Formats: sequence, C-alpha cells, structure tokens
Amino acid sequence: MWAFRGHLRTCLAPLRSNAVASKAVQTHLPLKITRRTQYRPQNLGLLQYISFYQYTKLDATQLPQLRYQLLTDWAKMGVMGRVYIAEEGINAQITVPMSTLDNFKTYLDDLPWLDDALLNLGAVIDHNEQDPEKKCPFHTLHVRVRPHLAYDGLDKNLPMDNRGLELTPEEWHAELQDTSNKRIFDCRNYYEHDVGRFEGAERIMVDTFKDTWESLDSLLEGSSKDTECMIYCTGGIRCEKVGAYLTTKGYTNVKRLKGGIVHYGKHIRQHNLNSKFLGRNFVFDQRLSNEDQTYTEDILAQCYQCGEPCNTHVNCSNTLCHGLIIQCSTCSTQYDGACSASCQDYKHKMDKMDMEERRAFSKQNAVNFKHHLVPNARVRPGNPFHSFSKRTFSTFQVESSPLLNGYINERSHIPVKRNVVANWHAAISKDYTPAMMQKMITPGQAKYLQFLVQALNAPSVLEIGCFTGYSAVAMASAMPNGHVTTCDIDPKAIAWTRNQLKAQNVNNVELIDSPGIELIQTLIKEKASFDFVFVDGSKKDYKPIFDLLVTSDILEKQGWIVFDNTLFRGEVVEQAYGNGSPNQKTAIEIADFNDHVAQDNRTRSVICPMYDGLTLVQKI
Ligand SMILES: C[S@@+](CC[C@H](N)C(=O)[O-])C[C@H]1O[C@@H](n2cnc3c(N)ncnc32)[C@H](O)[C@@H]1O
Repeated sequence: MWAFRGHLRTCLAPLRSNAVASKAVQTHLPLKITRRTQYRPQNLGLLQYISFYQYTKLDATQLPQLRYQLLTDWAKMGVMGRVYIAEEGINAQITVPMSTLDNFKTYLDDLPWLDDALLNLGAVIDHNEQDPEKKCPFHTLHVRVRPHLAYDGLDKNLPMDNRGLELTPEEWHAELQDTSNKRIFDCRNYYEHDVGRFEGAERIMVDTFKDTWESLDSLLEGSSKDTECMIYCTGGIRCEKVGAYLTTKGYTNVKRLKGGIVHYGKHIRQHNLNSKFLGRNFVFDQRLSNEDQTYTEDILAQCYQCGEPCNTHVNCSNTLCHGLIIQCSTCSTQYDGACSASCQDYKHKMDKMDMEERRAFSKQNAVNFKHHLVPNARVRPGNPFHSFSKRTFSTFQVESSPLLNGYINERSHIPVKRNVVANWHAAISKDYTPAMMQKMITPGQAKYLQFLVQALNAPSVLEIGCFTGYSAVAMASAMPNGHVTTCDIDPKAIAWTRNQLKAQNVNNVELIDSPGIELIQTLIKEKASFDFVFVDGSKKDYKPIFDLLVTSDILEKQGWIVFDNTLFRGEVVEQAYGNGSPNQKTAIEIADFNDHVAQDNRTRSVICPMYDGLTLVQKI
C-alpha cells in the first residue's frame, strides 16, 4: 500500500483550476486526437495489479486531452486496464509491468493533481498465465471520460469537503471491538454484501450505486443526527460519497474505512489479526468472489437456485444474459452454468450454432435481455422487475424475471374506453428519474388492479399513496363510471399529478393533500363509503389503516382492500423466521402487520407472492 503524499496541496491550485495536465501532459498535443492503432501488448512478464482513485477537481474541458496523454504515456510503459477520468477525479484499475513500475510511480508522483491517492497494490500476475481465474484481467488500456467517478444519480453534485472521519484499518478494527451504539453500513451492492461483510453490517441493498440514497434514508429514518455511522465499501470510492451525503444530511458522527475492505484485508493479514470482515470480498474482475478473496471461512450466502450454502459468484453461461449469480456446483451442473431453465435453453440453442448463426441469433434476441435481471437473484429495493427472496421460489415454480413481467403485461387484456395509462407513464418518465419511478406499481400490477376493480364492479375506490397518480389513473381508466379518491403528502408529486389530471383530461380522480389516516378519519365523519381500497402509502400506517377500514363503515361489506409491498423485498419472511436485521424497521412493521391481518376474524385475506407482495383482504 503506497500513498502519494509527495506534493504539497499548495502546488495543486493553479493546475487544478486551469489545466488537468501533468508536466508531461503540458507538452504540445495535436489538436485533433487521431484514432490510435490497436494496443494489445504481449509478453510483458510479471505485472503488478494496481488500483487507485482520487476525488479531485479536474477541468472538464481538458479531460479529452488528459485522456489522450494518459493513453499515450501509459501505453509506452505497458500499462493495461480500465481508467475513468471525470470532473470529480480519477479511478483506475490497471496492471503495470514490474519492469516499468518505478517509472510509473515517478510518473504518478509528477502528476500535480494527484496528491492523496492510496495506491493499492494487488496480486503480481504472470502475463502468460492461462488459468482463467489467475490470468491478467486486461488485454488493453481503456481511459474513458465519464460524467462521474461513481454515478450517484443525484440532481446536484455532493459537496465533497466533508466526507466524515477517515479511519485507518487499524483504527477501524479497534472501533469494531465494541459495536454497541454503532450502525455499520455496507455501501456496496447486494450481491457483494451477500458473500462477505463486516459483522453486524447493514446492507443498503442496492442494484446500483445511485439507488443508495433512498434506501439509506429509510434505514436511518428516525435516528438521531449524532448516530455513529461506520461506512465502508471495497476500495473506499463509494463510501466517500456516502460520507459526503450523510454529513450533508446533518449526521455528525460519520466514520469511513480508508482504502476499504481491500486495505483492511492487507492490514489483518500483515498483523495476523482475526478478521472482522467475514466471508469473501467480491471484486469486479474475473475473480469475482473466488477463493483468493476469502477473509474467513464463513459461508454467508446461498445458491440462488437451490438455497444451499454457497459463496461463489458466476456469470450465467447464456452469453446474452451473462447475469451474475451465486451458484453451487450441483446447480451449475444441472443448469449448465445458466441462471435459469430459460437461459439454459438459450445456451443449448446457441451451442449448436456456428459463429454466423450465433451472431444473427444474438442480434435478434438481445432485446429480450436488455432489462433482464437474473431470475432468482436477491430482491432489489423498489425495482419494478424484482423477484422475491430466493426462498420464495423453488426450481419447479415460475421464476420471476423482467421477461416474465413483460410477458404478463403484454398478455393481460383489460378492456378500457380510453387508454391514458401509457401516456401517463410516458409523462412521468419525462419528469422523474428511473430511481424515483421505482416507487410506482409496474404496468402488470396496474392491469391487475384494473382487473379487480372491473371484476368487482367497484364504482368507488379509495387510494392511500398517490405519488404521480399512475395506479390511481390506471384504476380510474378501467371504471369510466366510477371514481377514485386518492391522497398524498408530497407537495411536488401532488402538484405534478394535479397538472397532469388537467392536461390529460382525467375527471374521475380526486387528489387530496392529506395523510392517509387523517383522510380516512374525515371521510368516516362524512359517512363516505368505498368498495375498494388500494393502500400504498407509508408502511407504518398499514395497521391503523386496516383497523379504521375494518371497524368503520367506510368500507362496504364484501368490500376489498389491497395492500402493496407486504413481502417488502423478501425481508419480511426473513424477519418472520428470525433471520432479519433489527434495523430493517419497515420489514419488521410489515411482518407485524401481516400477523395482525392473518388473525382478524372480520376479514378473509391472502398474501400473493406477486411483485413485492400484495395482500388481498375482503370484509365479511
Ligand atoms: C409507493 S408511493 C405510491 C405509488 C403509487 N401508488 C403508484 O403506484 O404510482 C408511496 C406514496 O405515499 C406517499 N405517502 C407517504 N406517507 C403518506 C401518508 N401518511 N399519507 C398519504 N401518502 C403518504 C408518499 O409521498 C409517496 O408518494
């Protein structure tokens, strides 16, 4: 481990503001950057794997030149790998031949804008190594200009001046001797967390980094601002942003592991300590979570297909899918390395084709995998394509997948006089990010609600939790002579929805600016009544809402209530069987709500394992 400390911060200012170029970069560059000849070095001998990053302000206008310069200079030294440069800094995973390593270090030392990066030296690799797990992960050098180092999906750039207190691995290890009153947040994706994590760490459980914020907010909901938040990720790059986010939100006791799990691993190995990081560390190259990444022998994950203990990631053998799964050797044999029976079919078909046929077939079928997430993989929060917990599906049941969701939506038919739903969806996607849209029900679910309100001939519908009106409008469009009353407390969503209702001439939806419970209490006083209620607001209100609807006359006898998200990311089942974390408040609340409903004698109810879990209740 080696850090660039050679340059004083004072020498950074002029270069940072006006030029990104190093001394070397400042030499004369051709204005037009020409296409380079293919760079594929051979026989470089022993290679040192290196990763480093640094958040530093680079001049956006100079990035293409910097890219060109790094490509040119580093290729001369035999560097291979993936480098991202952005206005906010640099992130590199590379290999450098041992023979040029000293020159390379000097080169980096001479980059005036790079003063604080921790150079993480990984394995030494023989360039001629053929073992797929040990061979060099790179064939060439890519330097790419990106808008962000770690795309956070936030509207505004995070102020990076306060990212929390940086702890050395030694300090981090000492802090973990006593974890009482500490919250430890794993800032990595769910599949990384699955196979290895610090003891007691809470998973933020995201598909991609940009989904972190909502999930983190909900984990910290109601916590005091001086909560001790310990944050970590693989190499440190993601939790620097998470640190900045938390301090911006007012959290005053944020501590972050310098250099991430990788740096920590070196420390415990060097000092022969018992690792507080359990299991395996997932890495983003062909090694994934192989044996070399073992910190302790704990097997924390299960095969996504059979549920047996397993901690080995593989990519689906259907090259069109290539989805990442945890798969045991038995399932690997049974499915030929594919993530599902349907991917196995694709693989078999393609295995029989020659190159030309395969290319044509791939081109034709790629569209089916555009939004394909791996069936049976862990639940993703709010993801419209999410499947349920791995335990929910046996291999004999239909596996949830985007393909399946799309199929269900396309093959479900609801006769409506005027189809506003598609336009409505399009209007939302213009103004809301995909992450925000994950709050909404899916198109297939919308059809399901439409089916119910039509089949039940429910003229009067109440909805709690309107957001941008997608579910309300779907139901309203299926009942032209009926009426939907909906509510929300988010002023932005309310204003947006009211505008759209006017613009799209939807007259049978009334949106009330009120918390759900208060609205129901008012409607009870006004002796209003409804035949169908869809509840999709705050989960902690589910129980009081259920009681109000069942005990009062606001819901007609034989009337229905549908509650959304009642299996909440699969975490509810884990809670119910004692496997969940005490910090998953929402899952705990829903588990309690589900018990409450199941014990109620005034209603009949059933939980459907559809989407994020739907509970159907009928008053009897
Ligand atoms: C999951 S979204 C609803 C999505 C919507 N049903 C759809 O499918 O398009 C939940 C909404 O409930 C709203 N909400 C939260 N707490 C609420 C409360 N106490 N009363 C009413 N709405 C609430 C949130 O502002 C958010 O817009």
